[in-house]
Amino acid sequence: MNDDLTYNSGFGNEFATEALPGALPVGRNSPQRPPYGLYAEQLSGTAFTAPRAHNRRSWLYRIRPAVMHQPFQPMDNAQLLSRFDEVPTPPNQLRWDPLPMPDRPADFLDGLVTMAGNGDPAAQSGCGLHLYAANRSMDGRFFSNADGEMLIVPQMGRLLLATELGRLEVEPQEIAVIPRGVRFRVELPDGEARGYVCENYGAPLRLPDLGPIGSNGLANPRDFLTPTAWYEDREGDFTLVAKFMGNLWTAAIGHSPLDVVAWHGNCAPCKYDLRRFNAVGSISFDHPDPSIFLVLHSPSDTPGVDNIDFLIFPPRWLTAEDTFRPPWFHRNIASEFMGLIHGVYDAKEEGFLPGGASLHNCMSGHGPDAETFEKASASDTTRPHHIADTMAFMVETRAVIRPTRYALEAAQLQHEYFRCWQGLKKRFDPERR
Ligand SMILES: O=C(O)Cc1cc(O)ccc1O
Ligand SMILES: [Fe+2]
Repeated sequence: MNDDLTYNSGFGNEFATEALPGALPVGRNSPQRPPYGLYAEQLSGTAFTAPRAHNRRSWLYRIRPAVMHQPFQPMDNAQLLSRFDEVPTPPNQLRWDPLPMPDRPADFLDGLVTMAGNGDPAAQSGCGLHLYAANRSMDGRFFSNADGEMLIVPQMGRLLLATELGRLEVEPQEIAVIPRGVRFRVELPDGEARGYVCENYGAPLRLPDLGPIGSNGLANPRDFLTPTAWYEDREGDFTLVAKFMGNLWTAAIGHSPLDVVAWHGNCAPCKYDLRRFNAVGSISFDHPDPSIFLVLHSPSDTPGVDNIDFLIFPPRWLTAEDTFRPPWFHRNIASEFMGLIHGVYDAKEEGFLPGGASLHNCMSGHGPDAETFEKASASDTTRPHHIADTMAFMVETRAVIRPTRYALEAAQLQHEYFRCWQGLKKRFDPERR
């Protein structure tokens, strides 16, 4: 924990924070002359006219407005993609080992590779699913993403996210969400880092309604932390990298864009410790649908059908009696990209490694591997069982998740994955009920 960092608690709150006393104008957003000679600038994350409950915007009071930089020029996209029609999407169950750490110096941006995705930033729908592996801090360059909000899921090593709206530190088993367009730099306090990024082209992630669960539970709003204002007043030959319409662009900038001295509003980065998730499940029988593990979701224009669901499988008690307790065999309309942050996942005791990934697409059959099935079919379900020391996540989407050519040709693709189900025995016996 970095003790210099301070946060406010709450999800999507209207925060007000200043790094210098009195830097926030009082009673109006855009006075003729803001305090300390700062420029006022509005950052809108939703349509101006979005319903109040979903409206996101912040007012930034900064040393120089965001417009001050040289023109953007195209740069090499490397392995970062937003088009998913390079190769036909196979209906196979897919799984990957973790990517190796880079053998050359690579910062967070250099270390991003796109594994899969769907939709299109131009349509503000869908997502990009990336892995990152980095061994140095971003130095003299800053990144912002107009294509989507970035949900960052560290698996190894902490990240210090220095953003326009303040600094956040995230460690494995925590997540960070950086709103569309916010400029930031990623530093590596541990010298290296690896993890996952879900780039959400659609509506900003929000907490789900709880329905009959009531007013508490799952991810509780107060466990989300948003940084307090922090700024640097630095001049130099820096670069600003922008992701815009699927491509990377670079521009020279003569100062650090992390120069927001005060801000107020509800369009801001946040972090959340997944270990705070209040898991709810069956205390009678049957394995509930995984929607019970929903942390955040990005709704689509169809009520109840999300662009993205971000779910986790945290430590928990299994108590359901006379029940096959692991995930059942299933085929869904939705598509499922999973990662493992820590420990072992209960449906796959082998082969799904921390830092690895799996993809089970629309209507692709999947479920526990043969070994897990045997064990769970024979286990004593009159006693509760504690699943400890684990943290897996799933990005579930309404549209098919299309792996990139890179992902399908990667040495880490497990060509033998399908074998984990081939040992499922024929158990049918019409003579025995
Ligand atoms: O496929 C998986 O392992 C994820 C999953 C878990 C679960 O408990 C129920 C359904 C589901 O897709
Ligand atoms: Fe599944």
